[in-house]
Amino acid sequence: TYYRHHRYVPHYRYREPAANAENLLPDVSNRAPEVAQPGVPEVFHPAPAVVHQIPEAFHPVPEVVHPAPDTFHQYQAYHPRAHEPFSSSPRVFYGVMFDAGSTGTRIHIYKFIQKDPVELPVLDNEMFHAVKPGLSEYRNNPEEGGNTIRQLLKIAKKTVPEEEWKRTPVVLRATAGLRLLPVEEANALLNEVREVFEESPFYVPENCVSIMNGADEGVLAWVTVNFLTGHLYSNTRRTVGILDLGGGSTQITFVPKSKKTIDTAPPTYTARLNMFNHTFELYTHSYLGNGIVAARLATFGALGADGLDWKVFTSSCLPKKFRDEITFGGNTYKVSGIPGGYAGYKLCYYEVQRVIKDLFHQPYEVKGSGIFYAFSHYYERAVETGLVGSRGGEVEVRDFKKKAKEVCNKMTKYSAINPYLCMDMTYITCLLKEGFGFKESTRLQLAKKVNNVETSWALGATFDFFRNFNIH
Ligand SMILES: O=c1ccn([C@@H]2O[C@H](COP(=O)(O)OP(=O)(O)O)[C@@H](O)[C@H]2O)c(=O)[nH]1
Repeated sequence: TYYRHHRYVPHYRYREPAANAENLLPDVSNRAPEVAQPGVPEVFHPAPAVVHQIPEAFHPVPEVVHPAPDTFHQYQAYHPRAHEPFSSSPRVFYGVMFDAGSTGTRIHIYKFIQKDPVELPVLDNEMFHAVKPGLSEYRNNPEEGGNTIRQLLKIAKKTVPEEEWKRTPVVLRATAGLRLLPVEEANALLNEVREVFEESPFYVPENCVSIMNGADEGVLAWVTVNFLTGHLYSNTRRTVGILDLGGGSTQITFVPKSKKTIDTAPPTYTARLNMFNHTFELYTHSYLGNGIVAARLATFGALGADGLDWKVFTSSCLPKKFRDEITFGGNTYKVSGIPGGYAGYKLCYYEVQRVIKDLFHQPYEVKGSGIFYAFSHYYERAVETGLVGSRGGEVEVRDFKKKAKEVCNKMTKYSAINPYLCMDMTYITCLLKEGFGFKESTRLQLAKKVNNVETSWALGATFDFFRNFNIH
């Protein structure tokens, strides 16, 4: 759990959005992103170096210029005072997005500034806070799960000025954790969240609480990253791919250079979205059950097993004498290394291979010259193993492999940091190479934040809430 609050910076500190929005955005020709150091208490941050200009598609004023389905509802949520005469002072508005993940629940509070009705609003800053465990761990006690949302709403109340509460939408989207639960249990949790929202002073839109589908999860993370890196404004239409590794699922999304990639992909592995008066055609897929925690359990052969009370699942990916209990999806699994047995990279690789085998579609083209932004558990494991510093950085797929070997063969040293490092690094190596089919030389940009904003689907989902991208 960590807590960050970006300093409130008065409006005049911000650069004027220029006619050429590209000038406002960083030069992102694959350089290392500016990511904040996780865990470092943030006291004062300098004003963001860039103003995040919201894509044209969100322009709230000339509604007819950007017609989108369901615009009336969204328009109201986005610009609730549209009927009032426009004052000369900049208008500030907020959006609150909850990410109900399998391993934790997070709140993102975005502050936007609308300078005047004909200019695009800009993303001013984000307040982020996370709690553990995820909602799915409360499958037998939804009320208790609702309390985690209540706790996070307190932060929203502290962050959003009181006069803005009633027009600030609160939205929760759940991912793999709830997707993996029986539908009645997931619904009981979602209903509880809706009730908690209703008793809050915020604007509670229809469809404010739902399970997001995997395709949207990948596409919206792609929107976030390409927005924050400035690629959505680029005339070159060059974009970056994304790799997201959650606890329960993993996503890959990119714009293929070759039409054959789309033509040869299974129909559910492609998506279109409309933004900037432009249709992006994406290759995207979410593999449910291939997030890092679900993959650990699959490596043990523990997923779906019975006799959880007495069985101990073993693996050569763990230090020989290590014993633990893993709680995931409301079940607890006893696991251990192989006492007196073998441990190490090769054996571990054989084990994790079983989790990947035949499950993955390898896109015709994942190689190219493009770069992939990899975040969530890719970033976390890379930092823990010292592959990159906490500010992130660029690595190649082969660096994950090299590090995995080192970690597994020096198990004692690295298990002090995280006893699952050998298993996780080996899984990541296998996922990248044999799952997605990346070359060893594929470049990965590891990041937690870009320009001080979390790299997650949450920002893309907030944009999608305000202006429907019509992802299909
Ligand atoms: O804004 C965010 C959202 C997620 N995460 C991290 O990304 C991982 C995502 O895991 P999650 O439980 O959401 O996975 P899912 O349920 O989507 O598979 C976790 O380690 C989070 O701490 C993060 O750092 N910032």
